[in-house]
Amino acid sequence: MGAELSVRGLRHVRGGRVVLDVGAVDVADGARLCVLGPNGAGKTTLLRLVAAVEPPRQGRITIDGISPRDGGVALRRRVAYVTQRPALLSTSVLRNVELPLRWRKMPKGRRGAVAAAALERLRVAHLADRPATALSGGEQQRVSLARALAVDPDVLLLDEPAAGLDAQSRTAFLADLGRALAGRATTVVHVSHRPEEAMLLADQVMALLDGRVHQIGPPEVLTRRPVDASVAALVGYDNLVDAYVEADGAVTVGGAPSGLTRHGPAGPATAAVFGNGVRLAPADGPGIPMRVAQVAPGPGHWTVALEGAAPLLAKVPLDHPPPAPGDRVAAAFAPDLSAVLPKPGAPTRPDTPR
Ligand SMILES: Nc1ncnc2c1ncn2[C@@H]1O[C@H](COP(=O)(O)OP(=O)(O)OP(=O)(O)O)[C@@H](O)[C@H]1O
Repeated sequence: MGAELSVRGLRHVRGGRVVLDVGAVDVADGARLCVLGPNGAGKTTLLRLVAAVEPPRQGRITIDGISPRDGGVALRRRVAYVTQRPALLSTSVLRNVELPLRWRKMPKGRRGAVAAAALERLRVAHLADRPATALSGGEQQRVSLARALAVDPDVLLLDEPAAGLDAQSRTAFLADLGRALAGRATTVVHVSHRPEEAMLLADQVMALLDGRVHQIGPPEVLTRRPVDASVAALVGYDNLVDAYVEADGAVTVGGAPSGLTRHGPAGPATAAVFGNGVRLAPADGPGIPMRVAQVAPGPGHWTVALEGAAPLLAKVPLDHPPPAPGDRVAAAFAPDLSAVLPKPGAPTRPDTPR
């Protein structure tokens, strides 16, 4: 079972500063929302308010129409909160997972089996008898998640569940998390600063910056049509370049054609371009004149740093011959891997490049 989550007019102050100002957010029963934001955006604060760890200064949060304050223990027990740093007790791993089941009055005979199955799902069954606080950070994160899933919560709150894991362990952990959630109707709110994590687990992504929601929508919409430069940076665009929309719709960088066009009034804009959307051609071709500053192999691509009207980072597939430092090239942006964004205050409207 899941639950419907609703946030209205939420405003929270910390140290005399507004750290969260969220108008209206609804998470449907069984939906998965990822709150994507940089450090200090207010992600943990939002989870703490939803988990009723602290009450909001202003506004209302409800779970199936009931505020945590009115719903008391019964409502709070429908929510499991996995904090950023695993908060495990210094008893055995198995007892850590069994304890919340005991609080929920699960019969003793069943508790052990349910806890063991949860540990099994997260691939930490072999650690059941070990003291939980003597595990590695990654192991603790798995146990912490197993403990949350064991109670089969209606609402699961995950605060950077893969933080602190190396890239390989993170991928395996996220795959296990995805499998553990598959087939469950649990409503999930997951916070992260990693776009790849957000896009993997969520069916809706909310971009939170400085406590404010900049955009909310399906992962593909945020990735392909970020509403502003800060959302573009958040979802992983490698390049944010000062550009200009000419009267005929051509988007230029430093006066040179970028390969992008845009409907709407002329004026300054930002071109957001993924590294693999920066196409390099011989210097006498159309495009932005650039000089290759540095070339290094990366995962699946050559990372090419370019200097010119604006610094650019290009990702050239590893099976293509890379340019050499010092080479002169013309750079053009692939429309499907770019977005043209209005500058704040500029008379342009958000749109995708043609
Ligand atoms: N106890 C506190 N007193 C004063 N300000 C606080 C306190 N806790 C957090 N803040 C501030 O509230 C803002 C939001 O913090 P929060 O922890 O919610 O951000 P976050 O998005 O989860 O960040 P991170 O990704 O670093 O965990 C930050 O500016 C932070 O400095």
